Amino acid sequence: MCEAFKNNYQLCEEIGRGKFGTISRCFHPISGSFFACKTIDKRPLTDPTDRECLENEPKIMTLLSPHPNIVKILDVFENDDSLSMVMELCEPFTLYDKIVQRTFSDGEAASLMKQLLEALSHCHKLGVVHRDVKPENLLFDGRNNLKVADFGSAVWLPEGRCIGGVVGTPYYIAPEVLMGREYNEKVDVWSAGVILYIMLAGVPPFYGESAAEIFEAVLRGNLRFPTRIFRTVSPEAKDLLRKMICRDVSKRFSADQALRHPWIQNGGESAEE
Ligand SMILES: Nc1ncnc2c1ncn2[C@@H]1O[C@H](COP(=O)(O)OP(=O)(O)OP(=O)(O)O)[C@@H](O)[C@H]1O
Repeated sequence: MCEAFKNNYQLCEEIGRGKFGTISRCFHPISGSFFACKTIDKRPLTDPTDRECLENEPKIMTLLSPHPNIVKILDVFENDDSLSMVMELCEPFTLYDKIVQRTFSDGEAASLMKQLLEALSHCHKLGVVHRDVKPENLLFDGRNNLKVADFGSAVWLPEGRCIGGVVGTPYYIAPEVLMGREYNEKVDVWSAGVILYIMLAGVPPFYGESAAEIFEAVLRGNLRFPTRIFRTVSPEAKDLLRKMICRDVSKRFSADQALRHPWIQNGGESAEE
């Protein structure tokens, strides 16, 4: 941990752990406020791609801050051994904790999806692709506002450019990523569509017992709305799902198009209601 960090903050208890980082609560005596601090030990990271992601995360978060639906970064401290990012402190649960408990009404799902799409639209306008949009990376502040976190896999793509490389999490990964093709920011819209499906149905659209089976299901890409599960879901919600979880990237909605969809605009209410 850098001396400069210790001069400004007091490290408190651990609140989360990821592949590379440890997230702790920290106290800033000057402001009397608590923040979250993600600390990454750089020493075991010998792979150049891992190193690059590590360097990118604070840069990308700084580029995106401030946005009401993206975790704000406030300070970065770095030395040869470690990197520490001080961020706004979110609640101790993620969207994952909520979706394993229950399904969401159209209204609740539309409100959360709108916030996620606002964040993605902001990222995509600035050329940032998150590449790991999943419920575990969606946090909440004390007012229940959704906050996109973990830009550890994000990349900056100049306008109109594509990128390669398999990055993402099985249930949420877009088929073009799995096929090893070049891809663009629309991979985030696919993942957001999968999240919307799970919020409404309580089950993922592409299921398998192992990562390999999930990948096969994603590649087959048969989007189904079983009547038993989707009985209570509006046709407008299904229409948006088809446009977000669309295999043809050129036809798949952008985050902005999804934001303009009537289901999002009407807060999950059907037009005739
Ligand atoms: N700003 C924050 N406020 C509160 N909790 C947080 C914050 N950031 C992260 N966490 C907690 O720490 C966990 C891990 O954070 P994060 O996903 O950023 O770490 P990571 O090392 O990048 O993980 P991954 O293995 O997914 O790449 C989150 O799921 C969350 O529970």
